[in-house]
Amino acid sequence: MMNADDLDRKPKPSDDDGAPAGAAIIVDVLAPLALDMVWSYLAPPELALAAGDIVRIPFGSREVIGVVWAVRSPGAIASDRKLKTVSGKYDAPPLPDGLRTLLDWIARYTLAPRGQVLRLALRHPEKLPPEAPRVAVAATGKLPARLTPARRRVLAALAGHREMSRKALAEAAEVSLTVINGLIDDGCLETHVLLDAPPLAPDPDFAPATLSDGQTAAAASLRAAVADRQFGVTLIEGVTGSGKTEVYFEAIAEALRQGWQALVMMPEIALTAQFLDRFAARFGVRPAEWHSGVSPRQRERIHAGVASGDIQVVAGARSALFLPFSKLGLLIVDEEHETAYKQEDGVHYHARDMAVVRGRIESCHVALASATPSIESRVNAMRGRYGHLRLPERYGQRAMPRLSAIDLRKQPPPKGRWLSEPLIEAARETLARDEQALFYLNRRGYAPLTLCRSCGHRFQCPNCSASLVEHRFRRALICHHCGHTERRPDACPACGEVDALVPAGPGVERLAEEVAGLFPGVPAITLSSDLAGGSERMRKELDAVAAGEFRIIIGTQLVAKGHNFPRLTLVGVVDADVGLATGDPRGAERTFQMLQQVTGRAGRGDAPGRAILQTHQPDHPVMMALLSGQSEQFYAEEIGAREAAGLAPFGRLAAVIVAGPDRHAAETHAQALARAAHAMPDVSGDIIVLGPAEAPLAIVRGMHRFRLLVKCARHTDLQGFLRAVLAAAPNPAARMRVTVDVDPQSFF
Ligand SMILES: Nc1ncnc2c1ncn2[C@@H]1O[C@H](COP(=O)(O)OP(=O)(O)OP(=O)(O)O)[C@@H](O)[C@H]1O
Ligand SMILES: [Zn+2]
Repeated sequence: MMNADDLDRKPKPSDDDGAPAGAAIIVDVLAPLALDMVWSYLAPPELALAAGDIVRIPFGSREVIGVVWAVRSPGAIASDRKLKTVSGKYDAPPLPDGLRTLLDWIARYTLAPRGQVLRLALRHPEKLPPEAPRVAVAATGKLPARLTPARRRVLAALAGHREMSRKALAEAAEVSLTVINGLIDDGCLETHVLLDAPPLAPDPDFAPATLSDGQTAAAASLRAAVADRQFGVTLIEGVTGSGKTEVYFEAIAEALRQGWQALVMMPEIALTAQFLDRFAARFGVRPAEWHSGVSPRQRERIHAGVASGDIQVVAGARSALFLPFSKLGLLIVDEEHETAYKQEDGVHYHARDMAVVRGRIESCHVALASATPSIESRVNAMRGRYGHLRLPERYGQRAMPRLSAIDLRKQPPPKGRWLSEPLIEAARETLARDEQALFYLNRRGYAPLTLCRSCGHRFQCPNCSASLVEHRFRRALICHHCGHTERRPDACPACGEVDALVPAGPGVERLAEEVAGLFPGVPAITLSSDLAGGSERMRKELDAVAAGEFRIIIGTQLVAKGHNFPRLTLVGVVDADVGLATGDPRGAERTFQMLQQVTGRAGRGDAPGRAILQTHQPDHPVMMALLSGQSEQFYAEEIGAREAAGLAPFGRLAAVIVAGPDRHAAETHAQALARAAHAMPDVSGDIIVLGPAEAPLAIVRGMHRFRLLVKCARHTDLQGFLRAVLAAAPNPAARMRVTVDVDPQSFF
């Protein structure tokens, strides 16, 4: 939480009643520090500062970057001579009004300090060295005196081009830059600086798809909503493979025709690869791509292009929501139910919900797409707050996959193995037909637990209350919470017994071993976020899978959703029960969504697909709903249960998490917060404070954690209550952290 230690030595926080009598304009600047307030500075008139400008300000003994949040009544004159002066303005696109409003909104909603929220949107322009000019070369017409084969290739590669960058030419001619430089020295090539051409514009009429009747109707309704240029939200609910993407492409086309920008948000980078190609096939060029893997230089270009309007469509991860769009006319949140949209550290915000907020601020339409909508969006659609477009069938007469279950109680795999006989048989049949099979297991590594056979010792993370996961490829034991890594020893550290350590339970690496034994010689690939080589490599492998290069895919949730693998006809879910027994109130919803998504990868091409769930609880409502295809019933029951329990979206929930290096101190502080909460005059009488309780993940990174839950009705001012409680409670001791998580997704 906010730490107001030595504020006195820093500039004076602004208040709005300041008025005339001096020389310069006063601006209020927000700095990306974990503080809530803006600071007043004098602005030299020659800087001509406007709200949103990015500036340098003296702050304490240093200089920091900041954003002009407000310019005091134009022409207002400084009375306070003690104000410091803005040191300079960056040559970077300003933060537009809509974006600043969004950041203020998020700070109020999440209770995160405004300066911390600002970090989501602020780039540091000063960090990049000036860009080296790229050199283009063109032929002069003069032939070299000595025409080597390499030089001949260069001239041939250049033929038909007015100019090329040196690098591109070297690559095309398969020569080193030295060869090209030699030709320049000899006067056979001339050089000039290659100018950055504006990015090519996507063409709304480049190659429209022929839509099915259902898609046509949905697209028409969405296009009308976009053209309306009013805030509104539509939930596009279509079964896996129904062609939701094609439908929202038409909405993007409409935005483009109107001259507006569109943002498509995706939960994972791995998903964007195929999307970019599909987009290019439809609109002629790729959209700009935004995620953590984009280079700083490219980020700078996208920032500038989005601000100027030169870039019209961006596809990106949740952080793309904070780009300085100048004329945003459409927001799309694909796979809107995904948990990856919730940021769980720093500012705890949900990117889908904040996309809806940005849509309201920008007065534009927001489309949420999913085969398995979140309960929240489903309820909003049912109540008429959101439009609801449904695509109940797959595109092109393709059938939904046939689902069946294997009861692991009756047909367990042999000890130490994870695939039961009927699933192995199904895979054999699939391979015999030259089709692909996917084994899905959402566990990275080799084994989730390592035990000593002799004394029962378990390998625990020294910093977290979690077991170390064995990663055999990396020859290490790794904590999935803090990243702590240690070598797997030969002897048990507790009893000293040698060669007594055994893996317990499966991870994808171990499953891969079993698969290799069962299907020797069949090309198989294991895909999880551990894949060396990062997102580039992941793209290549996913493309290879789509092209049919591998026959068996072993994968975590990374391959479970969004992808189109035309030859994949069998999905085997190795452990369908994983998410059900965790005590997570959203466990049923998550399991339902995940299983629906992963089984939805089967049969998307010409051949029909099937999916097999290995489960110990074939009678569980989630399994029954999946197997019978009765998702309506599942939603009805889950919504009923949420309503009865007063959970979102019927009630509001916030978690307050106290974490500290000392268990007793953390607990004591959590109790003090609970006392402060109980002592509040409870405005609406419906606020319930639960806890504190030790968090299920009691220790993370050496911090002991306690949780409080605050529950109230939908229209109660939950944030106001929380703010009052935090203000009334004693200040947390040094190194203790109090985190507020409004609308928590995770309860660990
Ligand atoms: N109108 C169309 N014309 C041609 N192909 C189409 C059309 N609609 C959908 N398809 C094809 O059908 C497949 C599924 O479409 P898409 O990926 O858009 O489905 P989706 O609803 O997003 O599925 P999921 O929820 O599983 O991601 C894709 O290969 C897509 O190219
Ligand atoms: Zn750990």
